[in-house]
Amino acid sequence: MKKLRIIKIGGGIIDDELSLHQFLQLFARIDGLKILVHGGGKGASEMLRSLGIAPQLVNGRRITDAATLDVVTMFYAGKTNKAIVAGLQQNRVNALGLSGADGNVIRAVKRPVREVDYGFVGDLRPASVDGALLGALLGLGLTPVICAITHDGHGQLLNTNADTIAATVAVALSSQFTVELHYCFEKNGVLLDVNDDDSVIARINLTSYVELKEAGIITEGMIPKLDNSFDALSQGVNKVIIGHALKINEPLKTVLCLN
Ligand SMILES: Nc1ncnc2c1ncn2[C@@H]1O[C@H](COP(=O)(O)OP(=O)(O)O)[C@@H](O)[C@H]1O
Ligand SMILES: CC(=O)N[C@@H](CCC(=O)OP(=O)(O)O)C(=O)O
Repeated sequence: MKKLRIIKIGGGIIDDELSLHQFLQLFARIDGLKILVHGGGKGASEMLRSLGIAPQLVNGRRITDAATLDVVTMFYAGKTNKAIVAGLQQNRVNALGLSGADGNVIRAVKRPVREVDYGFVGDLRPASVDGALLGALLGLGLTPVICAITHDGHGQLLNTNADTIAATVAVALSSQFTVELHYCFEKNGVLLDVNDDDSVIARINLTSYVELKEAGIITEGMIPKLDNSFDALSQGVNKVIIGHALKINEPLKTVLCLN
C-alpha cells in the first residue's frame, strides 16, 4: 500500500501569518501523497467577538447557534481554506479546498442534545467520509485541504472539530493507504511540563496516557487530541505523531502507540 500523510494544523498556527506561510512551505516539500486538515478555532473566536457574538466552548467544543454557524462557515470554509489553498498553489502544490459538503466528502450527524445543546455541531463515524473520492482526488495529483465544516445531507451545514475530522479521514483511508496522522501545533509535542518546550515525551501508549492524564500533565485541548489519536490507532491508522508545525522534518516529536 502507498503511504499517505494526513496533517492537521490548528488555530495557533493559522492565526499567525508568518507561521502559516512557513508551514505551507514545509508542507509543500513533503514528498508523496498528503492531505491537509485545518481548524482555526482561535481566529473564529476573535471574529465572533468582533461581531459582538460571545464565543462559547464546552469541553473544547464550540456551541454553535445559527449566527455562530454563519460566521464559522465564512471563516473556516471561506477565508481560511481559500488562503491556505492559495498559499499552497503559490508553493506549486495543486491543492483543492473542501468542506464536507463538497462532493459529499464528509456527511455528519447533528450532535444529539444531552446535558449540553451544542447546536449545529456535527459528529462523525468512519462511514461519514467518502474515502473513495479522496483516494481518487489523490490519484489525480490533487492535495485535498479539508476545513471544519461538514453537512448532514439534508441541507444543513455543521461545525465539526478539526482534530476529529483528521482522525476520521485517517481511519476511512487506512484500508487504501498506510496512513500516518500528524497533529501539528505550536509546541514541540506532548510535554511533561507544558511551559517547557524541551520536555517532550517521546512515546506515549494507552497505559502511560491514562497515567499522564491522572497526574494532570495532559490537560485541556490535548485530551480530545489524544482520544482521537488512540481511536485512530485502534481502527487501522499506522502511526500518529504530535509535534511542532514548523519542525515537521525534525526528530523532536511525540509518537503514539497502542502498547
Ligand atoms: N502535556 C501537554 N503538552 C502539550 N500541550 C498540552 C499539554 N496539556 C495540555 N496542553 C494544551 O493543549 C493545547 C493543544 O490543543 P488545542 O488548543 O486543541 O490545539 P489546536 O488548536 O492546535 O488543535 C496546547 O496549546 C496546550 O495548551
Ligand atoms: C465543534 C467545534 O468545536 N468546532 C471547532 C472547529 C475548528 C477547530 O477544530 O479548530 P482548531 O483545530 O483550531 O481548534 C471550532 O469551531 O472551534
